[in-house]
Amino acid sequence: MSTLKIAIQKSGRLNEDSIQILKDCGISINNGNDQLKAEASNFPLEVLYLRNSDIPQYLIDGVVDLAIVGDNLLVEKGKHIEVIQKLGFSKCKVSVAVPKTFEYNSIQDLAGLRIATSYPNTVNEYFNSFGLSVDIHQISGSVEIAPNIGLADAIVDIVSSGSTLFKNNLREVEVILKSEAVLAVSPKVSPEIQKHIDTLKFRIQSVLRARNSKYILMNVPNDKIDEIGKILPVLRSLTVLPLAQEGWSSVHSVIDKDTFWDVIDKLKEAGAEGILVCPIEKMVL
Ligand SMILES: Nc1ncnc2c1ncn2[C@@H]1O[C@H](COP(=O)(O)OP(=O)(O)OP(=O)(O)O)[C@@H](O)[C@H]1O
Ligand SMILES: O=P(O)(O)OC[C@H]1O[C@H](OP(=O)(O)OP(=O)(O)O)[C@H](O)[C@@H]1O
Ligand SMILES: [Mg+2]
Repeated sequence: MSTLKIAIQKSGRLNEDSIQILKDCGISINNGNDQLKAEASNFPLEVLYLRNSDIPQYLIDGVVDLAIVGDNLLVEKGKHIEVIQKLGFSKCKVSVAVPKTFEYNSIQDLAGLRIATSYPNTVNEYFNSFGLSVDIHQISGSVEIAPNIGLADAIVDIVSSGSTLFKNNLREVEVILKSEAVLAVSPKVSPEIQKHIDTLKFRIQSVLRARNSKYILMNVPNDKIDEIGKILPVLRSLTVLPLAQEGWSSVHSVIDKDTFWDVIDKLKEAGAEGILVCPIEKMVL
């Protein structure tokens, strides 16, 4: 039987969340990440632990069928690789930053200057889109130090909280792109492998849906059920079960995890009592 080969980052920002999402899909991986290759015991899956920056080329070559990779790396090195699912973790930006003392008004101010970055193609393409050229200094890490040591006038690098920029007396002046971890597929997969990919993608989507949702249940006077129903966004229709106490029901639904506090206030105002909000393990549609 064919085995699906998936690449995940060996160590770094994506590693733990990548392993976690496979676990949440019910996949048990033998050997953890102590080895560079490991097999799943209950899914036709082989996990290859690789450098994030090498993953786009492995996908292009068909050495792996699937990968969890930072979307920014695909922009840099894998333009034509298909993304089949955004995964919602490792969210960051790729931004232009300059020293705080730099009098920056527009991108034109950087024309012809030295830009330090680990993402030369992204930088080139960005400046070209404004009809500008810059002098790119490619370095593989600690990019934020470059202006302080006289290596560059500005940088293009990953920004998340902004604290690395702040510590190095830099400020973000342009956001080139926004990125997160994605599930990306090789252009060379066979139909048999594609079936495994579809199965895994279905599981991942059920996990992500559950992560983004909460199960909510509450006691509601029967004459308020319609009003409560209008507040709750539902999958199909509300689940309503009679309570032992005459005139009351237990109402169940699923709500978005980011908006549940707003919804709860409205539910209380509308007469709901004893509201319980619970995590959801999986959500299969
Ligand atoms: N501070 C951050 N916050 C959120 N996401 C980040 C952050 N830094 C990097 N990322 C995302 O995680 C990916 C991996 O970053 P990380 O620093 O772990 O590895 P790397 O140095 O880019 O790659 P390699 O595995 O090749 O050494 C990046 O491509 C980006 O998508
Ligand atoms: O805006 P912040 O929250 O400060 O995050 C941004 C920093 O995070 C990443 O580096 P990382 O810590 O992964 O170190 P690395 O350079 O060794 O990859 C990135 O290269 C930035 O330097
Ligand atoms: Mg990094």
